[in-house]
Amino acid sequence: MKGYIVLSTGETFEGELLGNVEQVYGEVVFFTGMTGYEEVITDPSFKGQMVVFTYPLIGNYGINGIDQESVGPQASALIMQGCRSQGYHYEAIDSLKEYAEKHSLPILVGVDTRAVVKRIRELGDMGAIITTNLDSVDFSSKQTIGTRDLVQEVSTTTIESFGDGDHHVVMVDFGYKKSIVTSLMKLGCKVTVVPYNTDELTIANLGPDGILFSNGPGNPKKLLHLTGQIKRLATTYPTMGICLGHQLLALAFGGDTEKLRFGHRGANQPVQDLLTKKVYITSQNHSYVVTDSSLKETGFTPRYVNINDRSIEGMSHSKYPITSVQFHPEAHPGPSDSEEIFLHFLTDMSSKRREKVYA
Ligand SMILES: NC(=O)CC[C@H](N)C(=O)O
Repeated sequence: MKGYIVLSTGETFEGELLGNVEQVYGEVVFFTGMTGYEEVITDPSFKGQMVVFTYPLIGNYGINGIDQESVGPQASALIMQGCRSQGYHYEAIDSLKEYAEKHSLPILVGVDTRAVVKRIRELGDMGAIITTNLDSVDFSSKQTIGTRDLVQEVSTTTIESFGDGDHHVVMVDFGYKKSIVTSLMKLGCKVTVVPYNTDELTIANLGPDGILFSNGPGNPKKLLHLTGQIKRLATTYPTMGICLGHQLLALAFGGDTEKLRFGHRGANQPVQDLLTKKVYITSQNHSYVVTDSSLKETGFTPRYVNINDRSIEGMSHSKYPITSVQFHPEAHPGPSDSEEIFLHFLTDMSSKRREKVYA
């Protein structure tokens, strides 16, 4: 069926709509990786977002079920140039089209994605509506992404443990990716995932060796009510923050965050470790960044920086053993060369430094 994406500026782009959905609202963002659509669709950080793929050929290796980052689709819709009808891979269990139909995931195909992305780059990530009926488009009556409690929509409601390694990590779940658990288990950790609003006493009673604040969707400032507890936990246990978790750590210590005009979403964002000068090619998915000048009184200093736009990609703390990264060391999708950053957290969980700080 013919479908359209209407940007909040009123500009309209045409395509064919798959997924048995007539209309959907979301924030339109773009992803620059050539592969990794299965991980993108199922990454809870994309909740409420409509993802434009800049690579023109999507779906060519199908859906295998193994690369899902959560239980099912999280993105509101996908926009692409070409979508293959069949998945040409021995592990494929569905084509992307079949998957979209099964899960009522709207995919707008045949779109001039280059034109859409150029508009996003000029004007920024913005609200948009995908529809089969242009007469029904009404931005005023839509529930905007800003009013939704996206973290509550994706966070677990139960406490669950994975693995039985020596280091016990309690991961506060703002919308975690499965690959974070996999990376930590590979390094010998037991991971207990807890709902994002779990109180600190419950967390303490789990006996953590370290706390991980996970990635997740939306504006970090929607969670300001949790920053007191986040700071207490981060000054009590060795801590790691990934993406939203990193932004929340900055806010908890008195720093600030701001929205980029258009986010970093892709698998080839170059990041430099300012300490070792090493450059990692990283996997990213975020709209917000920590504001450099806001860190002065926080005890944090930038440790990693984005080579393209010099934005902060990670911090270290002068007193507390905190590993905080804006990018995704667990990768999926994308290169895993920065996976070694989990080792900083592991070292903190077992090191003398920890004993000195908390003595
Ligand atoms: N992947 C993430 O955790 C994203 C963090 C936050 N929602 C942002 O867009 O900046």
